Amino acid sequence: MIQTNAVQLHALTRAYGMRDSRVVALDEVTVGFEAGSFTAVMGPSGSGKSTLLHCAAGLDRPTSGRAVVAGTELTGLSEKRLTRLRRDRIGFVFQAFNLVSALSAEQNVALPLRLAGRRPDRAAVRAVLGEVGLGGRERHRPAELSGGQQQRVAIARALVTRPQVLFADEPTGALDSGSSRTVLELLRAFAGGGGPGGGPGRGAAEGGGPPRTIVMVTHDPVAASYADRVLFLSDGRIADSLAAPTAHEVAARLAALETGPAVAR
Ligand SMILES: Nc1ncnc2c1ncn2[C@@H]1O[C@H](COP(=O)(O)OP(=O)(O)OP(=O)(O)O)[C@@H](O)[C@H]1O
Repeated sequence: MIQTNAVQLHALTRAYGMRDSRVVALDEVTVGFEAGSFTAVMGPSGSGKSTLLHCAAGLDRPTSGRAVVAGTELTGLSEKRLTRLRRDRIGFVFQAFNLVSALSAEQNVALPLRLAGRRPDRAAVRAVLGEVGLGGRERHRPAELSGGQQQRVAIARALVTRPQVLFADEPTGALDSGSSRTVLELLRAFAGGGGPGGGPGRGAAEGGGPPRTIVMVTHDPVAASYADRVLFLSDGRIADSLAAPTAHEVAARLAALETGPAVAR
């Protein structure tokens, strides 16, 4: 049902290039992401994962179709309104952390509030850093932190505005397995009604409001197993989905997609 979905894509299509060089990266994808859910998006290289994430998050505009995020239709929004929506309602976590190297952890986390013209509440910023296990590291700069710690700063920065939806693009792609586990557990705790071991209202952004929803692109079946559901893309379309995934099942479905068409399975 549309009203329970934090993100709803309707026949979303994104094509690049013209005529002979035209590539349909996303081909009429219709899918909903339920409020409070944690979904992993997987698929072979070039299947359209990043394109889906970028169009759903308002970082890219679809060629046709519609994306509705946190009750707001993105299609037709001006750049200004899109920027405001991204800033106020959406959080982002990227593989490369994207922290500002000259700023401390605390200053990085406060940045979205400053950009929104709000005066950061120091105690609140420190509380979010504490939630991601970085209490005592507030004054460290990114270069003085490990990769896993930097990604936790990036998660704190994404959560400080209490977004309804968090989009994560390969958040553990640059991390070792131990740091990945910590980051994935944080994400799962953030999602309202997350997967096994997770739970509603336990995340850094605790404090009421609508359930928090995560859409995460990953290549890693272990990372995907932290989600409630895995969507598999192939050639720009949703080819498969798996609820309550295990890493083993995810790897098997992915291998089937990478080796041949769905009918061959
Ligand atoms: N800016 C662009 N111009 C032209 N083609 C593009 C552009 N961005 C993506 N594509 C094409 O769209 C298709 C989907 O790309 P996308 O990056 O969404 O795939 P992906 O599943 O995220 O891949 P990967 O796992 O390798 O990151 C690919 O065929 C890609 O070459």
